[in-house]
Amino acid sequence: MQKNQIVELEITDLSYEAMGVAHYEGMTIFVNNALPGEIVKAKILKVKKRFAFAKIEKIIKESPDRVNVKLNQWVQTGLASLAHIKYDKQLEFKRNQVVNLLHKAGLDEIKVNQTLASPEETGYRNKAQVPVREVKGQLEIGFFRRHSHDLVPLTNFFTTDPEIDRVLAAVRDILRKYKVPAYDELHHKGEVRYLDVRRSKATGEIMVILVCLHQDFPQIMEVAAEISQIKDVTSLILNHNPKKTNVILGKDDYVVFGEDHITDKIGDVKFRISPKSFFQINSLQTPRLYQLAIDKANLKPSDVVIDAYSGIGTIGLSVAKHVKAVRGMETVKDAVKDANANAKLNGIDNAQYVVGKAEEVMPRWANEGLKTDVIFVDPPRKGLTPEFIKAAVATKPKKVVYISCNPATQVRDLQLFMKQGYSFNEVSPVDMFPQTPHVESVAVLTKD
Ligand SMILES: C[S@@+](CC[C@H](N)C(=O)[O-])C[C@H]1O[C@@H](n2cnc3c(N)ncnc32)[C@H](O)[C@@H]1O
Repeated sequence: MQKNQIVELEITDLSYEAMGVAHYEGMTIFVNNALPGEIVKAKILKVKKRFAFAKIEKIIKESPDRVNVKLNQWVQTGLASLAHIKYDKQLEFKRNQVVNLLHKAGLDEIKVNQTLASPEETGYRNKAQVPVREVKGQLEIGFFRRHSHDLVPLTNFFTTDPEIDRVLAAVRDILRKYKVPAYDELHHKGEVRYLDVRRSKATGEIMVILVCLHQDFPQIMEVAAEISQIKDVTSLILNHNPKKTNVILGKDDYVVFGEDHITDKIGDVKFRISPKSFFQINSLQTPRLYQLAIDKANLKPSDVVIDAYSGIGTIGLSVAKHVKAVRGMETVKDAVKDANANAKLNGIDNAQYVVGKAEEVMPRWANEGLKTDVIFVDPPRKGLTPEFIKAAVATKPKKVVYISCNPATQVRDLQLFMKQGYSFNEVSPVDMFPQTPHVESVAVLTKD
C-alpha cells in the first residue's frame, strides 16, 4: 500500500475518534468521515506498519445514518467530528464505547443504559475559546484544523450558543477596526492570542476575555469602550499570557470593566464563575447529569458527603441542604474561592472547600480519621489515582458516585474499587457534548 493510492473500501466500524474503519490486504484503514455500511473510494494519506489513514474521494454506497453537513470545516477541524452522523446514532456510538470498554475488562454483566440525549443538539456550549490569527493579511477567529495550528476562519461555531458566536464576531470586527494585531505564533509577537467568551444561560450575562501577549496594548481603551456596547456583555477581562506555550490562559487576569465573574444557576442554586474556573459547558444537560448522580446517591440528612474535583462546588452545593456536611477539594485556587463564595451566596453553612490535589487531600483527611457516607468524584480525563482510591476507601463510604468524561479511565478506576470490595451494576452514559465523540458517564459503587 502506498501514499496517494486509491482503494475501494467497505467501512465496517467506527473508531473512538469517529473515523470509519475498513480492512484492506491485512491492513486496518481509518477513513476520515466515513460511516459503517458505506462503500467508498478512498485516497491513502499516510501508511504505517499495520494501519493507514485515508480520506474519502467518492462515496459509492451511502449510509442511511449520514447527515449531509454543509459546513464541512466543522468536521475538518474536529470541532464537531460526529456532525455527519444522525443524532440517535451518535447516542448509540457513545453507548457502544462504554459497552466495548466493559467487555474488554471482562465486565459484560454490567448493564449500560441508553445514552441520555442532550436537550440541545447544537448551539449548546456556554463557553467558547477560539484562536485569533492573521490569515491572508486579516485578523480572523476560527478553529485549528485537526492536528495542526492552521486556522480555519469561522464565525458559526455550530456547537456554541449563537449568542456567543454573535459576540465573537463583534469583538473580531472591533479588533480589526482598531488594527490590533493577532498573535503570531511563529515569531511570538503580535497581541491577541485567543477570545474566550462565557455566557450564563440563566442571567444572559456575557463575559469576554481577551487573551493577550502583553499586559496592555495601545488601543485597549477604545476597544474596551466598543466591547462594552455589545449587547449583554457585562465584563471584559484581559488575560496576560506572555509565554511560548499551547496553554491558552496565562496566570494573570485584569478586569477592564464589569465584575470579575458571571453568575449562572443550576436548579435553584446560584453560582459565580471566575475566568479560570471549570463550569460544565452544556447548560441544559448539566442539571440532568447532576440529578441522575444525586438520585443514585440516595442521600440522607445524616450523610457526610465529599465533592472531589469540585470545580466551583456545583455538585456539593446542589446537595448541601439535604445532608449533614459537604467537604470538597480542587486544584484551581479561583475555583475554590468561587465554591466557598457560592456556599455563602446560597445561604449554605455546612459546605467547605479547600485548595489541593485530590490525591493529596483525601489521604490527609483519611489520616485525620474522617468518615464519609457518599463520595462524588468528577475528575478530569486522566481519572483518579490509586492513592486517591485507597484513601477514599479508608473513609468507608457506603457509596462512591463516579462522574467521568473519559469512560476508559473510569472503567480502569472502577476495577480498582472492585478490588477493595465495592461493586457496581450499571453505567449511564450522558451526552454532554453532542456532535463530538466525547462521552460522559455515571457509575455508582456500593459496599454493604
Ligand atoms: C471535570 S471537572 C469537574 C468540576 C465540577 N465537579 C463540575 O461538575 O463542574 C474536574 C475538575 O477537577 C479539577 N482538578 C484537576 N486535577 C485535579 C486534582 N489532581 N485534584 C483536584 N482537582 C483537580 C479541575 O480544575 C476541574 O475543576
